Amino acid sequence: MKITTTATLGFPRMGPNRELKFALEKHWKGSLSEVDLIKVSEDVETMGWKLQKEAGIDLITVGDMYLYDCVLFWIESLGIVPHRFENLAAGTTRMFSMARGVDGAEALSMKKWITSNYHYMVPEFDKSSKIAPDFSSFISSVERGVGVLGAECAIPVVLGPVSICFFARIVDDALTTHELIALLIPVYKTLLQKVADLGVKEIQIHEPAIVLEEVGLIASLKTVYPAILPKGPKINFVTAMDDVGKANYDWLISESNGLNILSMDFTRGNTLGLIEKRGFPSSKMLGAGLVDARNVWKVDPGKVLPLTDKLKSLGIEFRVQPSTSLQYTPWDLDREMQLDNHPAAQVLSFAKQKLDELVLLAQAISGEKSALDTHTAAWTTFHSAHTGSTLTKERIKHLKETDFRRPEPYKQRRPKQLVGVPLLPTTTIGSFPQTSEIRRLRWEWKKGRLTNEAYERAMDQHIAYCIGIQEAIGIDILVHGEPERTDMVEFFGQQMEGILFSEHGWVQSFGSRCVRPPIIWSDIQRPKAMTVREFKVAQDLTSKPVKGMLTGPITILNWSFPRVDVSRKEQAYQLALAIRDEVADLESAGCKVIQVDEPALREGMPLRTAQKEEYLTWSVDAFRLATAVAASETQIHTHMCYCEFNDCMEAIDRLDTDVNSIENARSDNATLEAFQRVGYEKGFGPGLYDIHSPVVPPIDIMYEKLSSFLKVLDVEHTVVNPDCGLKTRGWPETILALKHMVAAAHNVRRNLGIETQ
Ligand code: MET
Ligand SMILES: [Zn+2]
Repeated sequence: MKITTTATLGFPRMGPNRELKFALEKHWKGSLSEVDLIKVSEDVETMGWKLQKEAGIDLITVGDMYLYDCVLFWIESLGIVPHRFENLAAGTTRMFSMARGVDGAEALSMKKWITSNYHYMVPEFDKSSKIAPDFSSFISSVERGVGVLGAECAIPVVLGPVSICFFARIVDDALTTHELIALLIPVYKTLLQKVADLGVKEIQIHEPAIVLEEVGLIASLKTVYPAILPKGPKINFVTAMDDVGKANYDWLISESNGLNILSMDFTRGNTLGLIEKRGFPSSKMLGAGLVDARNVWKVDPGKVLPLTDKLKSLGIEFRVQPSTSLQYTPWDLDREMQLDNHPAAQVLSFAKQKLDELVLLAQAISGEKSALDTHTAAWTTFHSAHTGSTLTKERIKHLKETDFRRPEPYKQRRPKQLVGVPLLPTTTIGSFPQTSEIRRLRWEWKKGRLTNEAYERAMDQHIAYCIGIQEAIGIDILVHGEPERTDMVEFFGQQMEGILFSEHGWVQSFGSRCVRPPIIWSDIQRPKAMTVREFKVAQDLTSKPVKGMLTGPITILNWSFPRVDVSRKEQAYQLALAIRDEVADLESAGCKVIQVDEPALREGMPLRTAQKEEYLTWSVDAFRLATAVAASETQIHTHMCYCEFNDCMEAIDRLDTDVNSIENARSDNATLEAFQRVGYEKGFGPGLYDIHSPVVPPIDIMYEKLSSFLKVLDVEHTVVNPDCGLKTRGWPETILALKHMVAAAHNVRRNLGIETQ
């Protein structure tokens, strides 16, 4: 019997030991040549191919080993270069310059990839931009893949033109989307023909934007696709992260669009519903994204087999795939020896294991009924062995409406807060530079080479240093600097029960940055205070208010691998109770201002309107549950960054924070104006400068920027801060930038007569 075909849509790019990350960072420092960097990336790519081949995957992607980011790679290959980078020669150096910025030229904007914590670079098209393609790097990487895997197995991946258009930021009305499409059509036609000429049997065109509900999307698809498809290879049109919605689905299944395989996500949204209602043509094949590529749990046969039975009963020809690229999962579970005796270990699966699952699933579908028996057994044992926390469940059951509400509304509580702190107070977002010394200390402590006491003493010195620097610069609301935190989610997760950690489970966040998402596996409990000691150390050193720093429940949830046996809402509430207890403990320790960061609130938002509302309701409620315990006198801040705010502003307002510090430095004041339009009347701290760039803006630029904020915002409600935490920066530029920020605030205050000397 023919076994159902298996295919992948991409594999983790950083390598089992983050080889690419370290090579990139060396290259940027100048100690690794471009040739050697590419050698590292090719070695990692070959490792991934080998694993896929050995697991028995039939169709494996090639041409998708991007050094920094997929969209950035295509920006560079298409030669879409904004004016400020015009003088740079095409190639890897220009690509990195656009991603990271160079002196005098700000980096391209960065955005979170559809509903995930991966960030892509935003294509920018201004009046001097054109399309100046050079596909040689892409073509040679496809050739390499074909050489290693063979033309039967190697499937090139191309990022589709419609997504390029819909991701692009068009500056100064340089052209319309329609005109950009018209420019891209001949370029893509040539590109796809070149790929076809390599003799591959299939091409994957990834059009991630198709799951977005954007006006004009279908019209663009209809214009583009008939005009670009080559003769020869089959075309696999790949979407992910949600279902594609009715209208896009109808276009996808139309007989005349030239697409042969439609790859869709069956782990999010309701793809099956669309198929059942609207049919699936016998002329096309379905690429069924059945294995969740965004979570670390094993396939549950009890859930997936009924689905594949349904597809079979509908007479649909399908193949088995992950729901999207496996880049969102860590490389290999087998390396996590420390988890060997953990009850959850038997139901976990990372990228390498998911390859085996694809093959087992294909076998089960093809009639080998017992192929997934060990999976069924593992889930049964796991469920019967773990019961969770009765205490947490009880607390959630007894929540009251008042638990979600501050004692007084903003207007009444605001005057009671931070009395004596000047107008336009200056502050930072929390973290200060994480030097190699800090990382070494944490490492030595983790390895047991440093006692708890010695470690705490060393951390306290760093806290003292941060306080001293902020006092010297004249910042008004201080922070302790977060030296003890590797990562804003991991730090909290490690102190909660119900969350487990991998040792090597890194996934790429952006560029060379990787995160190790916690794995929520059981009910959450906070056995003891998590941040109070460091807060006290800091507050004891200064008479200025020190801001308590917490990560919010939604961000912890969205940046973790969540459980699949209870709802996300339930998990968010459980996390909220843990943070609520921390807010109460900080307050009892004398903390007057507490920031609860929610940078991931927006990215967890589903794409379809009906589900959006539901998500925003419970996520905002979870945040309120975490913070509403604070007295009126305690000022609650939040911080959000690198996301669209436009479509969730009412929800942000409903968070009911006293100050919202948002990233704003890389965009114009459109975000502020939008907040103004919805009548946002609470405290606001728009980022005054971009912390991702090593370039320090001079005082007058910051002055101008702050003054421009005040054209839209009230002085009484405005807070002055950078656009995100400073942990990725070095000390010299941090000090200089903060000095400029404080000077700019003084100048504006003087100008307004708030301050006299
Ligand atoms: C990604 S948001 C970061 C917020 C955190 N408090 C920090 O300063 O690093
Ligand atoms: Zn941030």
